[in-house]
Amino acid sequence: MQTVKTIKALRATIRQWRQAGQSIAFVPTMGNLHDGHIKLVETARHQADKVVVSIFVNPTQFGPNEDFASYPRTESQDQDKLIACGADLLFLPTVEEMYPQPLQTQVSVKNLSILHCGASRPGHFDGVAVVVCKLLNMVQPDLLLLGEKDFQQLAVIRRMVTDLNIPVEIQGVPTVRETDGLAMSSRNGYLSESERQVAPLLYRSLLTVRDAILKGPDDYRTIIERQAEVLQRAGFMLDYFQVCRSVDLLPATASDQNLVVLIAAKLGKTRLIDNLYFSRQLADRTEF
Ligand SMILES: Nc1ncnc2c1ncn2[C@@H]1O[C@H](COP(=O)(O)OP(=O)(O)OP(=O)(O)O)[C@@H](O)[C@H]1O
Ligand SMILES: CC(C)(CO)[C@@H](O)C(=O)[O-]
Ligand code: BAL
Repeated sequence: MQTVKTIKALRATIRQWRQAGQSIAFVPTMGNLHDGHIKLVETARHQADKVVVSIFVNPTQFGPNEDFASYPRTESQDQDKLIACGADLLFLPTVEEMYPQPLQTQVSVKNLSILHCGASRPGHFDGVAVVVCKLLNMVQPDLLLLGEKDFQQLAVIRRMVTDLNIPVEIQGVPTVRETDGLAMSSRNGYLSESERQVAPLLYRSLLTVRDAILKGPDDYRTIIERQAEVLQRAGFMLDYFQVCRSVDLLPATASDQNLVVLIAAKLGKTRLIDNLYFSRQLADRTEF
């Protein structure tokens, strides 16, 4: 695997591959790689001749009181993992390389970006959109792979790509979980031992909500309130917990069929997110 730090070197390698007629898949990350990221790379390898991975802790998506400075940076271990899973090129730019001057340009997917995580992290999705837009312009991949763990991020980027006619296909990759159900995340490393024991309750609550919706007859609000209480008693500080329509992430009504339960909660100082999507239409025929 080749590692490059400049846009010029990245483009030079990609140009050679393109001249040889090779297809390219791209996996953007913030590093501190775990099996969720590796699953994205492995999925990418099956779909394209070459796999490009970026590691960039993007300052524009962090709020002033968030963990930009302390976000785990583990480049050398990350490089080993990427070599082992067969990535072809690692793009590892500095902040100066990505943002040589203050941006005058905004990329903002309006409605989606102010909901849920966007409400508690103002400006977060504008930062995500602009950096992903820049990375797509640099790599110009055929395929972009993103994790479904960040369900709202996936929706925001899908919409940006559609609205701006960016010529890339997007593939969402199902969330990789620890054996106890906790969604893998770099921020899990912030959890104390006792918080780590409690953390899987987040996913169990999503499953309980889904099962209760499918079973009926309680309304969404009653179901969510019941589970919210369970989580609060276990020590979670809920940020949002809502049954939404998977199409636009707005609150679901009783007639909506394709649903996603979205949750974000703090456990101590660690903010965790998770989600579960399902179809009420398929419920009669599908074993969950
Ligand atoms: N458990 C997971 N399963 C599948 N994809 C994942 C998982 N965790 C992260 N990803 C995906 O990996 C890509 C890079 O994510 P990122 O580097 O932010 O990792 P992260 O573990 O989600 O970190 P954070 O704790 O900051 O949310 C994103 O597309 C994200 O959705
Ligand atoms: C997509 C992304 C790499 C943009 O910085 C980041 O938000 C992430 O890791 O999910
Ligand atoms: N995986 C989302 C990146 C962030 O929380 O900033």
